[in-house]
Amino acid sequence: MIDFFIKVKQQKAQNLPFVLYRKPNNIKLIGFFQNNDHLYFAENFEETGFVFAPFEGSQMILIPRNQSVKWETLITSFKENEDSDFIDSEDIQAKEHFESLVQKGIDAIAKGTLKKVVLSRKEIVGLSNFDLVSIFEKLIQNYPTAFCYCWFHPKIGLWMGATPERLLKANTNTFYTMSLAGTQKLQGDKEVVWEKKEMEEQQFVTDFILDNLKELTLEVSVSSPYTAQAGTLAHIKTDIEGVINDNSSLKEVVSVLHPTPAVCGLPKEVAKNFILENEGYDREYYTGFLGELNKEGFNKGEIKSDLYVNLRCMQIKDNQAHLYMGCGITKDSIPENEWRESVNKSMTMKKILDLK
Ligand SMILES: C=C(O[C@H]1C=CC=C(C(=O)O)[C@@H]1O)C(=O)O
Repeated sequence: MIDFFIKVKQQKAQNLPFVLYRKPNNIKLIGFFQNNDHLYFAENFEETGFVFAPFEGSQMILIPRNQSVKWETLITSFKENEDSDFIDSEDIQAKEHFESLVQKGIDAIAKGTLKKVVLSRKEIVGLSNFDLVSIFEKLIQNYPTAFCYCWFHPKIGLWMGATPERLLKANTNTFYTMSLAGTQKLQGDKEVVWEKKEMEEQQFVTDFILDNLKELTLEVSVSSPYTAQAGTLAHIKTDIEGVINDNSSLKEVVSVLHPTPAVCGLPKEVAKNFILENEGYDREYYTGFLGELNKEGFNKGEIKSDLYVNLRCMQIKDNQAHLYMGCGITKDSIPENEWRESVNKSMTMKKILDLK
């Protein structure tokens, strides 16, 4: 692990692109270190490497497998989780601004143009010092069930996150995806009970995925919704798996799924336009997706992709962290509760940072 992090520090000092990641419930830490600073793009989903795609637009950045070296190490040191219950001072202006955005969303839903829209905000916090390696170590220690990553490109910037949402796992022609929505803060051992609003919001996501994958897939099986833990939060989750038709491509499946109603809304295009017109900031790579593209499996001829939605993430810029968080809005949303939910989501990153 020490050598691995020395390699990370050298790569960063040389200003060369890299990605470090650890999959959910896994002790393997993987790094792709690009050997030049070129900005490569994945164009047709037939490339091999690590992809990093924005919420909007089609420019998916690729760290190509054949232009990088891959390192792997096992996470051997497990520190005790420092469960610092971070208390934040409330930014009244940001609260009012977000609540009025949520109200706009509720009004649009009441008019019938939308069924669900995911509205988000960005918060900038000052860092007292930022040591990439120690923050990333804290990230992987604190969120063992998340996909944890640190991605850097000198022409784009530095992003980190611990996401609970898988977009798609594909092994040659089989696929797995999930429907994730509804959020509440875990309170010790207290049983998690879901309200109708959250159950309905999550069902929208499941229905959307099933309806839209129908043409491209077969033998689809669906689990019952269940409670899944993500750090100190709980969500409702449904597992969906099946087979991709012989005449359908990975590109088609991803373009149906992204952006899911867990990060965009329904109907997809109306919700996306509402977000672009009303959120008032650029999401960039937040709610985009990232992960392994067309990796060769152990068995001959096996090709695997494993993509995640970029949630509970931040961008580090000039000694500041830009944190991103959003909430699914439906007709029953209450603006103040959505604000509180966004504050809870911001804690995922705040807990691991040394804040000013
Ligand atoms: C958009 C986010 O979360 C999504 C995923 C799970 C639960 C969500 C919710 O309860 O609103 C969101 O749809 C975010 O964390 O920024």
